[in-house]
Amino acid sequence: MITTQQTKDDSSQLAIDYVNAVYKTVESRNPGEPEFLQAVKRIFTSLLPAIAKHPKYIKNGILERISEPERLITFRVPWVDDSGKVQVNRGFRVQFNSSIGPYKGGTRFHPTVNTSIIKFLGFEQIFKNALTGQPIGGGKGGADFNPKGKSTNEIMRFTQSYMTELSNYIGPNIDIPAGDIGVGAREIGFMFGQYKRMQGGYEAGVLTGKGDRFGGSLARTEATGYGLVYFVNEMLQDHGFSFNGSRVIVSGAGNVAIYAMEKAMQFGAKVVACSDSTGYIYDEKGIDLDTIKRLKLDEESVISAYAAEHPGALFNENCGDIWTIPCDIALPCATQNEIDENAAKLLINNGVKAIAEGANMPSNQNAMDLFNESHILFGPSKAANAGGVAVSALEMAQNSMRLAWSFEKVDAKLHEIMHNIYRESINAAEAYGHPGNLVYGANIAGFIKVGDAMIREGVI
Ligand SMILES: NC(=O)C1=CN([C@@H]2O[C@H](COP(=O)(O)OP(=O)(O)OC[C@H]3O[C@@H](n4cnc5c(N)ncnc54)[C@H](O)[C@@H]3O)[C@@H](O)[C@H]2O)C=CC1
Ligand SMILES: O=C(O)CCC(=O)C(=O)O
Repeated sequence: MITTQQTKDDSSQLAIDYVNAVYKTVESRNPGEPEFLQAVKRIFTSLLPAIAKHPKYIKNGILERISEPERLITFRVPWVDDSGKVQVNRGFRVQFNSSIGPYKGGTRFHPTVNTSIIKFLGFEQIFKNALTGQPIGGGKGGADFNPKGKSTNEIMRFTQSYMTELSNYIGPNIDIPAGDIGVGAREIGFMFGQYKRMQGGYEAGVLTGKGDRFGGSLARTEATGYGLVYFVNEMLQDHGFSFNGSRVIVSGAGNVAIYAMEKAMQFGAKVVACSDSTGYIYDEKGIDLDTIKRLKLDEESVISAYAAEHPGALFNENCGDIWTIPCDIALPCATQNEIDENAAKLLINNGVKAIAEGANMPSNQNAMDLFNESHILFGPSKAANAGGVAVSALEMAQNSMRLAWSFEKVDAKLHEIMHNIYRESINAAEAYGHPGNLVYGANIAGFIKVGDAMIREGVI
């Protein structure tokens, strides 16, 4: 049951009844999908003020439609491992909402991938993409394939098989996948090559995150992490704080985490800890990012190797304990639900000032409630990590024009987009009765763009 602490007038009671009824249907229609239901509940709850103010969303069945994917594709991905044995994985693509543009969203290769994970990510992507101000709808895909320990040839064969089936459903004006956990420039390159081979020609606009030699945008690799720090900088400046001289903790050591650390350091912060799925490292002198980049980007090594090279740095094999370390700013950049109630309490008790989500939905609901009650500055993922998809849309624009912009030009546009997302979210939070609450603000600002487009496009 979705509840609100606001005083209830007739329109807010109508909104509560509507949201509860739709949520009940979503729950019964999607059993065994906890992450998807978590994302829907969170977004529906924060949309109550907008639904109360604009009953058109009730009449037009917007919540019923927006929570049901336009299309969900699952498929067999057979491939041959290095020993000659045939392996089979399950591939997914959810084409969630195309009301403001073609489906757009990343691809995750991880053993935990299932329908619930893909749908939660695709659902979030609808609102995130709308917030960027660019014409992109929401989608997401992936497979329950574990890239860890696989050879490059195995990864290529798996990725080619994945694209062989996926190619039936995507295209530069239909659905444009990109990377996510376990899918970086190498995997996007293999996908791109296989798509080209199957379509009989070069089609730059079908994927983003490509190498810069074949249609990729400069600064896409850095975009999610840099964008996160640009967003946090806006939050901090609004409240008289800054990165300069602050202590920062970043979970993860992948694409998002590495470039979040890089930009935070450029802004004068000291990053004292980061992690991977095997544990975390704590270096009171400040993390040496060159070592992390070499270990994670070049050598595919585990994070404990950092401590072996840096006397004075500590390694702890429980990655979740990273939040025990006192910090001013926490940037969870690993995976969903990595901050629970206990981690949130530790962060608050240790004096954290700001938390912003580089990963998708890394804080669970109890953690978010605690941050809210404690008035900690909180940047929710769909606003704070939108820089990656925003630069993907800039890559699509460059591909359409057959142009390649400089790093500085793309980075400046990213900076401006993150500023706009922050302002739009803050303004919506204020306008809908939750001043300063970026969860309400981001969800409402994204929803209104998509909901209004859905109304204008008719009942489809
Ligand atoms: N790559 C992108 O452009 C975007 C990624 N995201 C989100 O950011 C998060 C990270 O994605 P990427 O950096 O792209 O993936 P990645 O595969 O490059 O890196 C993920 C990192 O997290 C670590 N990790 C996984 N589970 C962990 C755990 N429980 N505790 C600590 N570390 C753990 C892995 O070892 C790895 O270092 C995901 O939630 C993803 O959905 C969001 C927006 C865009
Ligand atoms: O660049 C993209 O299309 C996808 C980025 C992504 O997967 C995300 O924002 O979570």
